[in-house]
Amino acid sequence: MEQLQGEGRFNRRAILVAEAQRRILEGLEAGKVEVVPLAQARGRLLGKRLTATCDWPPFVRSGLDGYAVRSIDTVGAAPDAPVTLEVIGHIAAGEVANEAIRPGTAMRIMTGAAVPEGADAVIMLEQTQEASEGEHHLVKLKRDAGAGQNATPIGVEYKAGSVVAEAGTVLRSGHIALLATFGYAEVPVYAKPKVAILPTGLELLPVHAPLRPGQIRDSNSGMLVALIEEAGGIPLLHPRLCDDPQMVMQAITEASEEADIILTTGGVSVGDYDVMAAIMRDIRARSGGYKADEANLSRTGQAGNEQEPTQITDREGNVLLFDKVAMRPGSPTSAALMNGKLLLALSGNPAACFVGFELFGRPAMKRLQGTERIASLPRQTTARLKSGFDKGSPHERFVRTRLYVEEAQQFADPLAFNKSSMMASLPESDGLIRIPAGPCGAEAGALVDVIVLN
Ligand SMILES: Nc1nc2c(c(=O)[nH]1)N[C@H]1C(S)=C(S)[C@@H](COP(=O)(O)OP(=O)(O)OC[C@H]3O[C@@H](n4cnc5c(N)ncnc54)[C@H](O)[C@@H]3O)O[C@H]1N2
Ligand code: MOO
Ligand SMILES: [Mg+2]
Repeated sequence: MEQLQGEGRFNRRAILVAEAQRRILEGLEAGKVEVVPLAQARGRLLGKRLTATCDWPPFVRSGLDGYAVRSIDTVGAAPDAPVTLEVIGHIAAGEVANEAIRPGTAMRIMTGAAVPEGADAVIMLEQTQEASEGEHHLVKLKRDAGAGQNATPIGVEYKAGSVVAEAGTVLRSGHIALLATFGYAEVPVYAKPKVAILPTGLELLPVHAPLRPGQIRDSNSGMLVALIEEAGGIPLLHPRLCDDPQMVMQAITEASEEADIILTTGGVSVGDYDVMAAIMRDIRARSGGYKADEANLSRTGQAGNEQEPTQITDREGNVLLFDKVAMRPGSPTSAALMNGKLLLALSGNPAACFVGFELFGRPAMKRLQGTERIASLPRQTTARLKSGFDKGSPHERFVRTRLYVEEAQQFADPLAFNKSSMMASLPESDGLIRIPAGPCGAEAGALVDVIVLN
């Protein structure tokens, strides 16, 4: 096997996580919008602002089963001094009265029915008693009613034309109810991003294969399929690639014809067969390397001792966004734009692959589904560290943790098996504690930022 690493193997400069996220999100625009039946819209991101197609409620609506009355006719009604009105009609939900309430009259009305003209209140059945006088139906009211009582006015919830949901909103069950109400049988939503997964590494066996000496089953691919589906995307899984840069480049090019994002796993570090590192280095070499931005460090002005080289564009228009990030796990994570598509080269180490997806892959998928750039970033909370994490690091560290609440305080309890190469903590992870770069980690009881995982 030809060794891939030559000049420049170690010459990679870490940028801060926030800058790496900025570069990815700056490189992406919201994707295509498609129309789906309302029944399939839950969980999708709305493709355009939708407004109320009428006032809601569209008629004065009875809040309960009772009698529609003129409140003025009920003044003084009490159990020992009932007011008697003539019942001149009966209105079920879905019906409309064919006459108005006149002084001294009432109509029996059901919950959700349109309150007739002339009435301004509804008295519940329990506070009334039926009576009759000859041919006449009467009702005795044992309570008075204030104007507007149990009669919901037209348009209290929505005026026609007012906003029901903005573009980019994640449609929840409540939105489905509103959109049904306003007659949106079909809903414009952002297309699900298609995300190609290209695993690299000759040591990888398919999941069904028996283990062979020195080899392992490909676990990153299945994990990424699950993460992509969870993030609302369509995973396009490619068979395992060998460490040949031409073949991997060809696979990336082919994948980019269909996919919106290409994820590779493995081969991003400094090893002899690290094919993605070689591909990224190629873009860098073709564009004259870092020299161009030597004079232009840290455009972001962020604190931190990492240098912030600007992104690099080669002659084919491929943009190397970064080839190292000041983070652990996953520092060799790299990203480029190829034909306008995001190529995110995730580490092969399972936990680094997971963290890289959460920090960069999921935000990119959100952005493609119409989420604003800032809102596409991972959701953060704060928590008290349950136990100390005393390992310092030159890079910010993302520690897999359980989150729980005790006496109104949220705690983060770091999980065992937190190394980049380890998987045992992944299923239990509720969040990623952000331990700032520094010599001594963080002490028990310290307030820490935590990225919340889905
Ligand atoms: N001399 C150095 N060695 C390493 C460095 C370094 O700076 N200097 N960085 C380390 C760090 S940090 C990381 S993270 C890893 C990155 O590794 P790669 O992205 O190059 O991944 P591979 O070399 O292909 O594999 C690493 C590891 O992960 C396993 N792997 C790969 N793909 C899969 C998969 N699809 N499913 C499950 N497991 C997978 C692979 O077998 C290896 O065990 O590099 C460090 N080294
Ligand atoms: O950056 Mo790596 O994932 O620590 O082993
Ligand atoms: Mg490697």
